[in-house]
Amino acid sequence: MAKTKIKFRNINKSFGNKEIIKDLSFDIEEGQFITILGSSGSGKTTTLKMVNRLIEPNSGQIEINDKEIKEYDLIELRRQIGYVVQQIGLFPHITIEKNIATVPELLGWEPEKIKERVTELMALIQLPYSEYAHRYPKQLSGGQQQRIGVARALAANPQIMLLDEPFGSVDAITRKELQSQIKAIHAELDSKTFLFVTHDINEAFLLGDRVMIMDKGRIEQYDTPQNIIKNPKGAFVNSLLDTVREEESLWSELI
Ligand SMILES: Nc1ncnc2c1ncn2[C@@H]1O[C@H](COP(=O)(O)OP(=O)(O)OP(=O)(O)O)[C@@H](O)[C@H]1O
Repeated sequence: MAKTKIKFRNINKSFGNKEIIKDLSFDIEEGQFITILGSSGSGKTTTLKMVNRLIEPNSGQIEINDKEIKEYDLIELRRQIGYVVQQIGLFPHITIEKNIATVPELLGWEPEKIKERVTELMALIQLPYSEYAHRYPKQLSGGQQQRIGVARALAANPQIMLLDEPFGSVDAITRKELQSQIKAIHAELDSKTFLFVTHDINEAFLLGDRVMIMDKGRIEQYDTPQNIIKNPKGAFVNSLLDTVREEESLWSELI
């Protein structure tokens, strides 16, 4: 039986007197690619940031590997978790190689081991070491920088990857390429659990083994893309699927 990697139990989170996350409970199995889909302000980022304790819930429990995250040393916890956001945040004054090597260097890895790891990751994201390692971030396109952000997050071999709208700021064609790459990267890596936030329904359904659809701080449906399409639950999920159907009919009208 698959192992539960991340468990949320009755999580509540308010900012001031505004309740943002309401009694949220779910399980994520090890090795799955989970997409979190929802409208703006539905609590997707807040949910993600509670996994690596950038945000603390007001009540409830979060477990990783059956242990409450509060019981881990914070540095030890974050070492197990890679984090990629839309504003990549590469360091502009150091090379791509150094950017990817940031965490391994902090961890005191041997230089040879670091170079080996950087080379391996650059091959994985299809930006070969020989061509790109010694460039600076501004010498790369936005999409390439985003891939470096993914490699940097993977550098210390985390078990969990949190990706918050990582492709939000790139053009549609690059976005498509990045989507197929991230799926391939996940498939190549053994049993890594990915949580990927997006408000793009096509992206969520294309990438997710399971899609978690959120509205107003609650889960509306959490299932495989196939099951959601076959059996959408509730008004919000139906209205999301309608937007795709409307786009399809617009296209067919135009042809
Ligand atoms: N630090 C904070 N202080 C106060 N309010 C916050 C804070 N962080 C988030 N919020 C509020 O919580 C709500 C949910 O925010 P969150 O970023 O989780 O939404 P989201 O679903 O990721 O939205 P988006 O797709 O727009 O990024 C929003 O109304 C936001 O304004």
